Formats: sequence, structure tokens, C-alpha cells
Amino acid sequence: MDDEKKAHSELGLPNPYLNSLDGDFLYHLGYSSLEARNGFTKDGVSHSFQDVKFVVMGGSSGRMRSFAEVIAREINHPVQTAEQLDIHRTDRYAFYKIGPVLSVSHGMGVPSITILLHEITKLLSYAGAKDAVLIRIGTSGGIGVPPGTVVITDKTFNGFLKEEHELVVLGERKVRPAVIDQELARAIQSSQSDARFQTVLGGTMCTDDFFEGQPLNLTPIDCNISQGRVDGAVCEHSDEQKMDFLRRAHSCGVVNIEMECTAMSSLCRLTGYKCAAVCVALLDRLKGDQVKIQEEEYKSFGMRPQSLVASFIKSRLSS
Ligand SMILES: O=P(O)(O)O[C@@H]1C[C@H](O)[C@@H](CO)O1
Ligand SMILES: O=c1cc[nH]c(=O)[nH]1
Repeated sequence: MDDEKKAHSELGLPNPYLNSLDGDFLYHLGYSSLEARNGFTKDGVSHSFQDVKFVVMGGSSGRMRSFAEVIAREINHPVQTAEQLDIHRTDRYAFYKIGPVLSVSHGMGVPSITILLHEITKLLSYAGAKDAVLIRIGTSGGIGVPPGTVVITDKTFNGFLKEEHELVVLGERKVRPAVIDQELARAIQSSQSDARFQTVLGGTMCTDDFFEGQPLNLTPIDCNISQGRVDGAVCEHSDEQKMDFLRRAHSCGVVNIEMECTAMSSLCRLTGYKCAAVCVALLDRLKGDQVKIQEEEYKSFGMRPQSLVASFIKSRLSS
């Protein structure tokens, strides 16, 4: 085996340079490869990342704090308060460890989740937790599904309605396949224990903006409207163009729109980690753009992906 292939296979990540690093500091998480391998101490107690089986991620720090306490209760973890479960070292990402579960915030959009995914998959790989599963619990705009529906993603699309993720590396456009694990998506759906809400398996479109569209200007605007809202500070497309695009997306199987899924599915495919996206729809975009949801409803909708993923993790841990 040549040196490059050997380096790659030792860590299990597709980067031959990693093995020659003299220690790797995961700057945005605040942990080092040494701590990933050997464990770390918090409040005088030793912890390891080697036992991690699930990494649950979501945009906001409050949601991930809540999920830390939800999953602690579900799996009867000896420690149940967010303060005790909190292992954050930087203020970039909220970070909790609940036995075999990490609960981590990822911020909004592809750049923010991408940084987390690079660092968290290195952390898992250094720790030898190669079988860990990554699950995003989020909010989204539905297309043709009622608000409150929980969408478990079975296909991830970019704003061109392709199952691809695009990025610019060294001044060149790179296109990577963005495919998601079907068996995992179905297993999450079938683990639902709370029958008070609807779930659907369906396509999720990832965009680089909540309002207009992608920053890339590579195609005519009507091919690339993305979330296509007409209520941003700037809007250069018409409401009719928006509706045509949303209907076209729906006819391709897209049932919700968010801002992270193709980055996650394409990076996980390359790093070898299984991943899933479980997002509640806050509105039906075929009926409007404004998210006018009341606070109580927002809170209860936000708990749905948490409840579903907690049931899934509980069932996996007890099987
Ligand atoms: O996980 P969250 O609720 O942050 O996911 C969606 C996609 C964007 O990050 C954000 C836009 O409101 O919500
Ligand atoms: O419409 C929406 C709602 C939540 N998140 C999104 O990205 N879009």
C-alpha cells in the first residue's frame, strides 16, 4: 500500500494529510485529537468520545440544550441537567454529551454546518467512533405539507433541484453527489412513539439563503430561485416565478426547504458516516412566505423532531 492510501485507511477519512499532522486542534469545538483519542476531564470526571453512537445537530443552541435533557431522560442517563451535560469549550457551537449521544448546535446554513461536520467527523474518527450516526433535527418551510408535519429526508436536492452539493475549491466549481441513507430514514420514521403528529418521507431542498436564492449567478434567475421568498429586503423575481419554481420543486419530490442538508449528505458520504435529516415544516410555502407561527406552537412543533429522534435512539440503544 502506498503511503497516501495507508494514511487514509488508518484514520478512515479521505484526507491523506491528517496522519502526518503533529496533533490536530479542532479549533471551533476547542478539543484536540489527543483528547478525542484519550478522553477528557470535566469537573473531575473522566469522559471519552469513544462511546459516541449518535451525533444530533440542530441550528440553535437552545434546541440542542433542550435535546440534551430530553435524551438524558429517555435513556435514563445518571446525569440529567443541561449544566452537567454541557461540554462546550468555545461559544461557536453548543456541545453536550449524554453518554453515547452528542447534542451539538450547527448555526444557520451550509458554511456553519460544514465547519462543524469537518471537526465532528475528525473528532469521531480520532476517537475510534466510526459507527456513529449523524442526525440533523431542524425547522424548514414545507411544500404541499401542512405546518407541523415532520419531514424525514429521503433525497437531498440543491437549489438547481439536483441531488448534488456544489462548492468552490481553489477557484474551481466542485460538484459532489448528495445522497442520504434510505434505511436510516425509514428506521427513524418507523420509531415514532408519539402519534400526535404526521411524518412523511420526502425530498428536502437545501438553499444558501432563507429569502432570495443562492449567491452563485451561474444560471438564469428563473432556474435558481431557491427559497424564492418575495419578502426579503431585495427581490428581483416575481411571485409567479416563485410559485412556478415551488411547484416544479414539489413535482420533483421536494416537500421541504432548509439550508444544510446537501452539505451534510455529501460530506457524510465522503467521510463514511450515515446521516439523516428530520425537520418540522413551520409553514406551507405554497400558501405564503412569512413564518407567522405563535410562540407556543413554534415550541411544540420544535419538540417533534426531538421526540422522534429520541425514540429512534432509545430503540437503537435497547436493541
Ligand atoms: O435547524 P434550523 O432550524 O436552524 O434549520 C433551518 C435552516 C436554517 O438554518 C434556519 C433558517 O430559519 O432554519
Ligand atoms: O421557510 C423556512 C422555514 C425554516 N427554515 C427555512 O430554511 N425555511
